[in-house]
Amino acid sequence: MAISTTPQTSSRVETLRSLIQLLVDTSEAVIKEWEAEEHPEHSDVKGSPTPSLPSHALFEARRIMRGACEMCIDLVEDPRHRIQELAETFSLSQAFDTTLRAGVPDILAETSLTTRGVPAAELSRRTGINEKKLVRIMRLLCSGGMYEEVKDSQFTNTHISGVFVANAPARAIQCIFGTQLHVSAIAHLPVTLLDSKWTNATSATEAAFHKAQGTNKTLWELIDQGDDSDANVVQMREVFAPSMVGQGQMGSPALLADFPWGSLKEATVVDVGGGVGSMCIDLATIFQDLRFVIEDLPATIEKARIVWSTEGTAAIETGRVQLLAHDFFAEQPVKRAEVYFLRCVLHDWPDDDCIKILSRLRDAMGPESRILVADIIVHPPLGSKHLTSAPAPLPANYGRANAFKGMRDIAMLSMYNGIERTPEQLGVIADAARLKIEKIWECRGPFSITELRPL
Ligand SMILES: C[S@@+](CC[C@H](N)C(=O)[O-])C[C@H]1O[C@@H](n2cnc3c(N)ncnc32)[C@H](O)[C@@H]1O
Repeated sequence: MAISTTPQTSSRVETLRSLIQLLVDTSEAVIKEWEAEEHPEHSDVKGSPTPSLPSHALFEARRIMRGACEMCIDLVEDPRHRIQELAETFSLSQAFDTTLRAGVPDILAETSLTTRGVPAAELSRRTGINEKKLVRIMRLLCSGGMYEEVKDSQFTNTHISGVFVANAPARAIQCIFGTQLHVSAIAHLPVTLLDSKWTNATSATEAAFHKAQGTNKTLWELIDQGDDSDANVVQMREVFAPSMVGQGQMGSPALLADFPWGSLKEATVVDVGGGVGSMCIDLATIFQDLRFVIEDLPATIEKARIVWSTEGTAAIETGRVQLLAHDFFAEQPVKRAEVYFLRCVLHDWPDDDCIKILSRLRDAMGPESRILVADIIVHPPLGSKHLTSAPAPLPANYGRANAFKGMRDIAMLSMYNGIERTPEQLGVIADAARLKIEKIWECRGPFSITELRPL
């Protein structure tokens, strides 16, 4: 028989009332922001420096609202229905992946200009997906807010699917999580964690990905030197670099606005494991005095040359941007740079490897050098002294507003035995590499910047 863990009625009532009050208060803050956006000339609300970024007040109101809405649902919903829905969200992500690959957002955007909604028959003709099956997929996604059914079996984009219209980089980062290599790694997580040998493995070559693929190579080794006859490897090699441009656009515009890059003046930023340098493209455009060295494995640097030949030929010709094939486990060739920047790098690696990567940078640092780590910072439910806490009765980490961070953490675990770290976990690896956390620059999004200085 199931044990009842339902809280006391008086405590539930109090929690529900407090949550509703939070929703009332934050909706007023959101309305004020919307009105300010409409009439910027009459507003005392300070706008955002980057158009795609919310103001600080709107960002805060959104995350409180999201946490409070979901906590209300948890409180009032039948738990048997709630758990089934949560446990089966995999169907939602696969359904969305199907429509992205089929180009549904672009088709809806083209055709909805003239008609109100695209009939399923037309969508089926354009995508090649069986009409009746497509209607079921679209209806599930309508329940998730991704599309809208405006007439019987006629669909339009919403502002959510609208993000993907004519936006190849955004599609690329979403599609990465639907590739065979990713999906099979996550699907193998239960058998990996329940296997008495694999569960204790900490190496970057003994994760669920390796159990699924039967390989002892990291994804990076496969991308850099893997078998050209393996279609899954070839697909990943093609899509990974553009996906990182998409990751920048989707997850981290705040990294540009919420760290004082301008104060660095003519500093050299070494983008370690920088991919094609998508962060540097944005930084170089906004902060004209900064100089850049983008380092990555040879195959990725070759891709970077192609990207920079269209994005920044002049910067390459003048030497303001240098592209360098470099293995970050080897001695760092650029000494005493003002900034060593790592975006979405440490989360790919277990602690021992991160300590090696950071130690190579520590050896190269001068007295004015700093390391900036741009990764998702996991906020523990009981809070962290480094991070802003949510108002009660939300847990300190804003509850479900932070769920995405945990999902990415599990993706990193499945692929690499990697980890999205809490500030405290980052502090441990920093200490082992003779570094300390100077400051966490909390940014308006899932990613933040942690500044490390020599101990
Ligand atoms: C998740 S991507 C992040 C790319 C980039 N920092 C960004 O945010 O767009 C991780 C990068 O680390 C690079 N990488 C993996 N192993 C490496 C190594 N041993 N030395 C240098 N780069 C490496 C990969 O090629 C990949 O470009």
